[in-house]
Amino acid sequence: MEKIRGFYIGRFQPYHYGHESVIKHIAEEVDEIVIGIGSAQLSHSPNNPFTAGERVLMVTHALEESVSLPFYVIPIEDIQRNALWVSHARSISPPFNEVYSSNPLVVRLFRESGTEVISPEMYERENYSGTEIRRRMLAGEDWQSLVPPVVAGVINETDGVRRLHDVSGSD
Ligand SMILES: Nc1ncnc2c1ncn2[C@@H]1O[C@H](COP(=O)(O)OP(=O)(O)OP(=O)(O)O)[C@@H](O)[C@H]1O
Ligand SMILES: NC(=O)c1ccc[n+]([C@@H]2O[C@H](COP(=O)(O)O)[C@@H](O)[C@H]2O)c1
Repeated sequence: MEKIRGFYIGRFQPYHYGHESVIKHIAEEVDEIVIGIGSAQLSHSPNNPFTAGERVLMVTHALEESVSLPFYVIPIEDIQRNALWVSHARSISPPFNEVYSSNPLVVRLFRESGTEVISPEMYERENYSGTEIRRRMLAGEDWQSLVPPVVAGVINETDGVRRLHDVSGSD
């Protein structure tokens, strides 16, 4: 029988427990998971401090601990033409049948291409968002409790909080 592969795309700047709640939901519905690391070309900026490679490590280590299904982590660069983006993403990803996203543009582009899209519930969005985690990093507040320990490990190994300060022009 054909395997059902679910595709979940995000920037993961950084990966957090909100993402993990979505992944656990996806894992109940599919045979394999494809994670797209979006905006792979971006790093070293206030909204996108981490490189694609660092985000691959965060997601891979986090899923090794939380998911027992096969999964694939694929960096995907942005392109200038939204109308071609679905083909672009499909061209570098393992084949997938279902998409999981709450991003309105992603939802529209995939639905227009005839792909089934599921938008999972938000999990405590006021705390579990990349924006809030980066704010806390800059403010010197607790951010570690919002991400799996292995993700905090990747960020600390690469001195990620210091980098975020540097690229944000703060100290
Ligand atoms: N707390 C959450 N619960 C459920 N889904 C979430 C949560 N936070 C983000 N998502 C979803 O995960 C996907 C990837 O999100 P993304 O990597 O941009 O994280 P983000 O926290 O929204 O980041 P940022 O605040 O930097 O924009 C999107 O579909 C987004 O809606
Ligand atoms: N034209 C494009 O390159 C295009 C279109 C739609 C989504 N995307 C990317 O998909 C990702 C969506 O993730 P978020 O839901 O985290 O915003 C982002 O990295 C976004 O840049 C890119």
